Amino acid sequence: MSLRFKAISEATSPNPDEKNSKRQRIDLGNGSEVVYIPRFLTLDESWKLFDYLNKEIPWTRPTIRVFGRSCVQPRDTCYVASEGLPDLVYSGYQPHAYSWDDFPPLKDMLEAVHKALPGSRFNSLLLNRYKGGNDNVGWHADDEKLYGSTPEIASVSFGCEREFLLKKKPSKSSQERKVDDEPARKRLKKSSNSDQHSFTLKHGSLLVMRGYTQRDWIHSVPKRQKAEATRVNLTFRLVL
Ligand SMILES: O=C(O)CCC(=O)C(=O)O
Ligand SMILES: [Fe+2]
Repeated sequence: MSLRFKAISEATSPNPDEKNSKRQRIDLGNGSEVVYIPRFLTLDESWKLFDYLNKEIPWTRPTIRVFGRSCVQPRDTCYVASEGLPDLVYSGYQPHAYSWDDFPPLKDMLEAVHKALPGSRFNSLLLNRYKGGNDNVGWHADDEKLYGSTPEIASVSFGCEREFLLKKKPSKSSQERKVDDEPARKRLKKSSNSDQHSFTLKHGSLLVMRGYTQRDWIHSVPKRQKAEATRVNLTFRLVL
């Protein structure tokens, strides 16, 4: 299967104003930022990719360990990585690393993402499939040591739109404040809107997390009963 991408390129777009007009850059403060490009891929290429990924990827639903308890991960997963990299282990689970050569359309996607984000470099890809509104990913940061201290993570979404939430980690000082006797409701009021962000990740969109986002923020894709259709998400990462 061969797929050609007309993905947006900051560097080479003949009409950067028009093509990038919907590119949003959100400064999260303290060296963290998110970039969201709602129409990174055309609808047509996005549906072709969705069908390919849904059918051809060897999806598995592993048992993982969360807070010391074993549970079935609430979404399907697969992992692709360049040869010779250290193994990825998360939540006590070590996914098998497939080769990029096994999935030529994913190589094309990697190229399109590199082109859209000049200066970026990715050599691994974690794939997730959410088969309905019960499938989700809980609050976490992708802060595994093998990604280094300021990982850039590029996330491409296909199929059912789902909400992606970002929430600031409580700082040391605010954790200390919890011991005082101030009512919880009052404390909640104090936290400003800029400590939380929400994106509806569209079919064919690209979202990038950069800088200290994994150190200072957590993210999730919560359950949504009404989201019945399947969603596939690709997160490109650089293993150092
Ligand atoms: O599905 C998504 O949009 C996010 C997935 C994610 O956070 C992860 O794989 O670490
Ligand atoms: Fe993540």
